[in-house]
This record gives sequence, structure tokens and C-alpha cells, in this order.
Amino acid sequence: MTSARSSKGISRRGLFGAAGAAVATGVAGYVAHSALAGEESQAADNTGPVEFHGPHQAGIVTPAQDRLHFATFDVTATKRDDVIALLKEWTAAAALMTAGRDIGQYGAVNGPGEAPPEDTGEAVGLPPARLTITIGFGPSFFVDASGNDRFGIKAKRPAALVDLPHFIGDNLDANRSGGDIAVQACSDDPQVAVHAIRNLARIGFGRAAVRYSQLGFGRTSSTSRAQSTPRNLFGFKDGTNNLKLEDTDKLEQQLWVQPEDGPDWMVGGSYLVSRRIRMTIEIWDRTSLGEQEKIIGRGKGTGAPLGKADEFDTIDFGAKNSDGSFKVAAHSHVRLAHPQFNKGAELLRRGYNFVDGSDGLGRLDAGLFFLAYQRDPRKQFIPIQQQLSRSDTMNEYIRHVGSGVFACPGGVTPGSYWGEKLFT
Ligand SMILES: C=CC1=C(C)c2cc3[nH]c(cc4nc(cc5[nH]c(cc1n2)c(C)c5CCC(=O)O)C(CCC(=O)O)=C4C)c(C)c3C=C
Ligand SMILES: [Fe+2]
Repeated sequence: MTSARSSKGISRRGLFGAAGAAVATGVAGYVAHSALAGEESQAADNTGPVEFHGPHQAGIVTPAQDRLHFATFDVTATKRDDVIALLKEWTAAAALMTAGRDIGQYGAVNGPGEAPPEDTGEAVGLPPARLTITIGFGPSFFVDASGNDRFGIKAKRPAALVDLPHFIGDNLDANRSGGDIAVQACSDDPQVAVHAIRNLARIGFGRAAVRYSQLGFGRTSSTSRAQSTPRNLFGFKDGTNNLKLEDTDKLEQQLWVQPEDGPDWMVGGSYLVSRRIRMTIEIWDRTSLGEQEKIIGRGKGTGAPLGKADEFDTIDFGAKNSDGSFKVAAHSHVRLAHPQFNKGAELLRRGYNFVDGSDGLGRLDAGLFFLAYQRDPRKQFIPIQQQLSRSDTMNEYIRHVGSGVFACPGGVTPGSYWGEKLFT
């Protein structure tokens, strides 16, 4: 694997340049459509690359892209050196793919005719479309089920990387939970995100096997104030009161692992909790508008807190209706999840809508693939979810069916590889 393409090779970006006029027309059409709909227009150009290297991994505060392909891997290699080699190869491939290039020396179409191509090819001609690839290590990467040190890194397992406890109502499928390594690929083009996971899986053959993967087709949060707030499958704006990349001080307090937290290899990193949350949307769709708004605690049209007019108005948790009940109900989702009732804890939510066909009983297998980054899950996701699982009136309409927790190290510098500090 080389970082430079061969003189024979054609980069995807090169091909994209040739097709630039057609794509530009598409972008212009999209903006015009948005303006007609009265919506805030998205970033003007979602086709370009996102820098892979930096102090933090891309794909966390990066303005949330529209598409997700998430996968977890079980490491089948048993030797430490094989794992390191895999991480090096994955890092090199991720750097190329996020730059919009084929992987390998010869890419998809320029290699010898006798060998399988190094790159699977379905992204040839596509722009990078803001592809980010983010990696995290699960508890099982450090120790096996018997507590044995798998790769000589047991002592480096962060205290914050706890196994998540059982929450009331959990109905977890082991085949959609856990995993030694998680990879989150996000892009504004679904084929680019799928290509990324597929090629990492291909590189991993014989050393790491896909445990499960999840496609997401629409973001359910905004991670920048420049983005409009999208809607989840309940039809509500989701991501209004999220941590945003502009909140730099808060990100240090709530998102990024600090030197005093340790371990060293996690400084500048963050912990990811993933939850596959099935939504019983057929039942939700028969629930009155008033009840839906009471459950969430916000208006369905505006996204404003109940009793307020605008989406970003401050929530008044003391405001009451004439019957003495709280305008933002005592067991509403936003009240129970708000930092005011969680010792100040916040999350950077980065989830996606999913519909994976139907379940054989005429119900859509649909929901929210919840992804949340944080500085310490023991102080953030766990207590918030304990409170939600006990009292949230939304629980009647959702079921947590998959789960994972991963330590995502700090950013990659040129010449280093994902998790290098964990192995040195
Ligand atoms: C444990 C954390 C959370 C889970 C699990 C969760 C699931 C979940 N949420 C929605 C829809 C909405 N959530 C909203 C706000 C919100 N949710 C959480 C946490 C979890 N949600 C937080 C911390 C917040 C912010 C609360 C606040 O500070 O005001 C909203 C309102 C809009 C917004 O602020 O984003 C909606 C809508 C669904 C459908 C869901 C599971 C399927
Ligand atoms: Fe929520």
C-alpha cells in the first residue's frame, strides 16, 4: 500500500473533476429546491473531502453527513503484530478513501488482470462526499470473555470503557451488539459510505470479521449551528439541543478526553455509545398530535419547547398549564434528558434513521440508530439512559435492540496509525 497513487492510476477525484459540471448542476438544483421549500440551505458543497488527520478523529464534530454505514468487527487474529498490521493497513486505506481516492497501489481498475482488484470499484467516479471514517475499540478488544489479555493491552483499558449495564426495557440482540472494533463511515453519498466499510472488511479478511453492520439513511442530529435540524421517524426535529462544534469550551468539558482523565492514548479522543433503537412507528402514527408533543416536550412543527415559540428558545421547566401540570411534562423526553436533571451531563448525538425492511408481521423494522459521543459514559450516557429507561413516556413506542460502547482515540497524525499509542 502506498499513499501516492501510481502513475498508472486514476484517482476518483480526477474522474470527478471530469464530471464536475454535471455534479455542479445537481447542487444548484438542490439549493433552488430548498429555497422554494423555505428551508435553510445546506452547505453549498457537500461533495468535497474532510481532512482525515488532525488532533481529533474526523466524524465526531464534523457537521453530520446525511448517510451512515456503521460496522463492528470481531478480531479473529490472535497475534498482536497481526492486529497492528491490520490497523496500519486500515489507516492507510481510510486516508485514501476520505481523500476520494481508490485504495492500494493500483486501485480498482489499473492492477494486473490476473489478480482481484485492490479496490472494489463502486466509488470510482464519485467525489469524497465528505466521507469520514472513525474508529473505536470495544471492551472485548482488551480482554476476552474470561478476562484474558488478548493483545498485551489489558492494562491500557480505560476505566471509563465500562460494559454498559442492563437498562429497564432492554431487549438486546447479541448479534447486533458489541464488537471488538467499531467503524463509523459517514458521507453525503450512501455508496461512498458503503464502499468504505466494504473495503475495510475486505482488507480485514482472515484477521477481522464483520459482526454486524447498520445503514442509516438520514441524519437525526445537527452537530453545527450552520446545519438545519433534521427530523427523526417520529416526525420531530431532532438535534436541537445538541452539543455543536462551535461550543468549543463545552466540547472540552463534555466531549473530549482530557489529560487528567487518562489513559494517555485516549487524550483528545471520545467514547461512543451506539444503540439500535426500534421505533414502533405504526402505533406512534395512531397517537394524537397533542400526545406526541407531550411525550417529546416540544412542538412538532416548530420544534419549540412547549409554551415557547421558536426552536432555540430556552426551555422553561417551571412553566405550568392552567390545571397545574407542567407545560413540559414531568415524564417528557426532553425534561428527563436535559442536563438540568442530569447533573449537567450532555452528549454529542450523531444518530441516523434506519428502515431495514419489515419484520414479517407487517411492521416496518424502523428506528433510530443512536450514536452519542462523550467524555465519560459513566457520567453521561449511563445515568441519562437510566433515568430515561425508568420514566420516559416515549418508552411505550421504542425498544433498544442493539448496543455498543467504544473508546475512540484522538486524531491521527500523518505517518501514524489508528490506535498507535495503544500499542507503543
Ligand atoms: C440516553 C440518551 C438518549 C436516548 C437513548 C435518546 C433516544 C431518542 N431521542 C429521540 C428524540 C428526541 N430526543 C431529543 C432530545 C434529547 N435526547 C437526548 C438523549 C437521548 N435520546 C438528549 C440529551 C436530548 C436533549 C435534551 C435537552 O437538553 O433538551 C429531542 C428534542 C430535540 C433535541 O433537542 O434534540 C427529540 C425529538 C428519539 C426518537 C429517541 C429514540 C428512538
Ligand atoms: Fe432523545
